[in-house]
Amino acid sequence: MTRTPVTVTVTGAAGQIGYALLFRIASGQLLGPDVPVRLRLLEIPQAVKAAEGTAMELDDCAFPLLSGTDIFDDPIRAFAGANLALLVGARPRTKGMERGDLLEANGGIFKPQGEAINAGAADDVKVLVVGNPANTNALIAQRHAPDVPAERFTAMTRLDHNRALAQLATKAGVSVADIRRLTIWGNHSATQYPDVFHAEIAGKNAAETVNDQSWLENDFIPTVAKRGAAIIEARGASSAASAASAAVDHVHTWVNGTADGDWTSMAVVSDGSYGVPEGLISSFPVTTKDGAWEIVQGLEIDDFSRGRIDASVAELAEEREAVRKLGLI
Ligand SMILES: NC(=O)c1ccc[n+]([C@@H]2O[C@H](COP(=O)([O-])OP(=O)(O)OC[C@H]3O[C@@H](n4cnc5c(N)ncnc54)[C@H](O)[C@@H]3O)[C@@H](O)[C@H]2O)c1
Ligand SMILES: O=C(O)C[C@H](O)C(=O)O
Repeated sequence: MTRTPVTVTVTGAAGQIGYALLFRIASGQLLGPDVPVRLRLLEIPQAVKAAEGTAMELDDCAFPLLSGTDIFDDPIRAFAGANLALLVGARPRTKGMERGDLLEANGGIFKPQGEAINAGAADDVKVLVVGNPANTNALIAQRHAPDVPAERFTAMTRLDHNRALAQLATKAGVSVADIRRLTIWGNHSATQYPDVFHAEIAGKNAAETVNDQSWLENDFIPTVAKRGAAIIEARGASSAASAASAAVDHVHTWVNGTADGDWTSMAVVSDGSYGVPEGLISSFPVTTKDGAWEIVQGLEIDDFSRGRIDASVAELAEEREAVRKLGLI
């Protein structure tokens, strides 16, 4: 292997998502079968031993692409030289908790991590925030990394996107591979808006193909938006393998590009597109190419979609105000 390994820092490495994610990164599914990786894992001191156990298992897999694993309890050291930073570690929502409850607990984690990324990550660092409330945690980290271009901070709505693909495919009796141009708008929360009006099934408009407005409003949208809570209810713990899979998809698409004629959903810093206030980290339809993303422009937004996008964006604005009041940004 002659190529220089890509340094991937993963926080919350001893957690459930970490356990599902690290093996996929090390096996080459994140960046491709010819890209060696070096892992830098960040955990809180009490969980370092568990992370060491996971690192032992990574060794035992003998992954040809894994050039080493280091474990830290100090963000400055963990993010040194990071080309990719996957911010997973946070306190997960438990039964009955809303994301708003998590703002204060998790805000304190993302400020020092943003500062550490600013201090020592590689010049090309790309950041994905998975830990909830993901959009606002990404905003906090981004605001504490003034030397890193704001567009390098993203939050994960790919799990919502994948959930929407699966629900729509089942309803239409098609494969997920037949669906393109689906969009998740707004916050990774129950206010998110999964939009099928611009989506296509086998090249035809998805909403027209399904032709069932009642299903869209009363089944599809709430099922996708509340899927995280449904998983918690069923499993007694928040989604882990599907979240790890979506994180792999998010980074893989960001680095390797979207397919021609398709787009994906990523929460990225708003430039004011579609009336989303500048600076909020909101989910949009995005295309990616050469490691950069662009918000898809020019989509017509009808009143039905407008109301739902606005509601989710309003929640993001409230979260921003809340963390501002807490002095986190
Ligand atoms: N965006 C999404 O689609 C999505 C989906 C599923 C879960 N999540 C979120 O991902 C996060 C992780 O979920 P999980 O199931 O792996 O939780 P978990 O509790 O199993 O693991 C979290 C890990 O983070 C560690 N951690 C806590 N504070 C840390 C810090 N300051 N630095 C480094 N590590 C730290 C903990 O020690 C723990 O090992 C949660 O916030 C969860 O809500 C997001
Ligand atoms: O909903 C949650 O709190 C967990 C996670 O964000 C999910 O969407 O599964």
